[in-house]
Amino acid sequence: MPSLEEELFPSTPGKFKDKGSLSMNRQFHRCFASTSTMFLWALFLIALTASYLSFQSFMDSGTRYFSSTWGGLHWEKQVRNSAQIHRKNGFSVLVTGAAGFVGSHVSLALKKRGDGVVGLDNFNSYYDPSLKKARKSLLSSHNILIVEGDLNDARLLGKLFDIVQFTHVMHLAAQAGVRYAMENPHSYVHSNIAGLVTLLEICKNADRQPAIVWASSSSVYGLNEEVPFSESDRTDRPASLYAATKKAGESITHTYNHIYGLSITGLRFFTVYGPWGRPDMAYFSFTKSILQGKPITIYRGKNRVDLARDFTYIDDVVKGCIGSLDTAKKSTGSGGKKRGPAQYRIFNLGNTSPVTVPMMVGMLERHLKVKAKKHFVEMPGNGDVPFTHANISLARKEFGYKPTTDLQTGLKKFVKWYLAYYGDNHGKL
Ligand SMILES: O=C(O)[C@H]1O[C@H](OP(=O)(O)OP(=O)(O)OC[C@H]2O[C@@H](n3ccc(=O)[nH]c3=O)[C@H](O)[C@@H]2O)[C@H](O)[C@@H](O)[C@H]1O
Repeated sequence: MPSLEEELFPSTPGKFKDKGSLSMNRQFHRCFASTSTMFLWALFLIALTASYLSFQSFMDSGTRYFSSTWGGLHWEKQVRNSAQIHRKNGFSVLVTGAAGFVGSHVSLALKKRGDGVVGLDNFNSYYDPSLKKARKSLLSSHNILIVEGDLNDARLLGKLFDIVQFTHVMHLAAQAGVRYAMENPHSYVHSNIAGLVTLLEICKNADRQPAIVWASSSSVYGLNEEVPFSESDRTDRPASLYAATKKAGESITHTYNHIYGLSITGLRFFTVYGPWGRPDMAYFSFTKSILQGKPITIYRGKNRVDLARDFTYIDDVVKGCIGSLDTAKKSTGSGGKKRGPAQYRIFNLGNTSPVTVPMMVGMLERHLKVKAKKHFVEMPGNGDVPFTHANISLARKEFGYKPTTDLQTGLKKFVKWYLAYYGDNHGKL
């Protein structure tokens, strides 16, 4: 039987009629033989590379499958336990972003009053994931499970809705941060737009659609100059991509409300701060730098005007979130079909008393008993707005929202937590 090489390059001398050309033929043949060897080697290498690549992809999917943090009977039981309701007419709430700052606080508050809570978080590395893991441990000690997974994972979301009939979704997962949007714009689209749509698709298809309360942002007011900011003010001039994705979220949720009957409440948070906060935010990163003796950069507006924020303490925001859940009406649709008009609301959750950034730094200096090395620079064109100031009368009227913690008091609580959490380490880790 001819070898493969022979089949490809027949070497039967009889095929060459001219005997005189025998030596030339041999050279030719040698040349062909070496070309064919090279060709075969090339084929062999291509085959080897192809099998290596398919093996790699098999291993990757295998690893993903085996290291998957969700699935299985034990996991389903954990989800059910976490969603267990322990009060009359209580809720079962899916909290997205549960390992985040606001998400962890809201989850604890709901659990403490007897609601069932299942958390979802992708534990991304936008800021130190060890802080998110620490929040997860805290929640776990209160029997709250945080499932590790991304909002865009429709299979996972579908599975959670198969296991639990959620009455509410508290959607707090997002790519946060105003200025980071210039560095990583796509992460905002991934979480704040694509992730939101994935979640809404699952919610609208549920047989009993949950009511949805979700985090919008004060940043949607953008270049608005009406003071204080009211929900009816213009929000069509965002100053950052972050703001634009939150504004898009308000439009997207409106669509799902209109077409599918989902009950929607959007909350415009105003620079929320406090214990277990976000290390990327100014009050937090300033604290770390001040303790480490490093300079801090304070932005200033045109003509050296100080920037100001309506800093809102976490406990007040949590009350606002819970008030929103408690007053949310049921969604009207089921299985992707609307059965009647559903509630659509938007509320400011601010503090109604803006404080300038240098004043905030002065408060930190007093609490930390350390002088900051301040470096003032003109506000770069990075998406920041000069000031925020919430009109909260709508939320007050609807569910009695009334913030009670001023910045001085709230920062004191934050500093106490910070020093206890990081100890002498001052957040160097
Ligand atoms: O309300 C919101 O919807 C948003 O609030 C928050 O954004 P901001 O109000 O911009 O908070 P934050 O970054 O703490 O900067 C505070 C002030 O410090 C100034 N600032 C900041 C950094 C710095 O190095 N120097 C400085 O002066 C800065 O110019 C600003 O004046 C959330 O991060 C955001 O996710 C979103 O939820």
